[in-house]
Amino acid sequence: MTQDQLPLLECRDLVAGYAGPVIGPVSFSLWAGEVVGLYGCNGAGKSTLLGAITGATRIFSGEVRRRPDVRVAHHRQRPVRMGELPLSGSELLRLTGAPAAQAPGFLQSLLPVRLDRLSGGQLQLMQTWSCLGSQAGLVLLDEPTNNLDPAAMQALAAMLKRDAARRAVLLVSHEGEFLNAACDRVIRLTP
Ligand SMILES: Nc1ncnc2c1ncn2[C@@H]1O[C@H](COP(=O)(O)OP(=O)(O)OP(=O)(O)O)[C@@H](O)[C@H]1O
Repeated sequence: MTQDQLPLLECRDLVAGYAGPVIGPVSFSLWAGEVVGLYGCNGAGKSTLLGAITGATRIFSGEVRRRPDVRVAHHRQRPVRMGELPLSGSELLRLTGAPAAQAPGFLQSLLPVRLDRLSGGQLQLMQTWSCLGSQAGLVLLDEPTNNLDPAAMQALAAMLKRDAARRAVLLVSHEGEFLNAACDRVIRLTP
């Protein structure tokens, strides 16, 4: 079997958490080209699941298998606000390898601006593009719809479609309508 015939990510009977289990058992696979939503109430364990995929939360049983050649980009729910670091949008994109020239139009005028001077929604979209535009084959987005107005939500949906065939995206959101419209399928997590 070649690498291309394997899923980018497979979670099998995964039970994960902190001092004790918080989620699971959960089983699913992600294939290249897919955008998969992760939906559930506050505290259901969506961020914990993303953490288990990146190794940040503890796995009690079951397994997470990432295809060995696949790089992961993880946009966390509470990303570090780089206030003291005078980094511009272009510099952030250079760091993650996301091409500034291909950044969506609405981000172009914001590229020279320091990240800590962007609005909440502008920063959210810049950071989301820094993941989606990078070479990562597996992109984990924790609530990228936070702070976005309807036009920005549309922009996010367009970003997810761009170059979609080369990667898989696992996207947490409380916006059920957005998930249904923008995702190939939605995994529902219950506490
Ligand atoms: N660092 C931590 N240590 C211990 N328990 C934690 C930690 N982070 C989260 N939890 C607990 O794990 C459970 C799941 O939290 P998690 O953040 O994964 O939920 P979520 O589905 O992402 O919620 P939300 O929609 O509110 O962001 C909660 O009960 C929470 O209190």
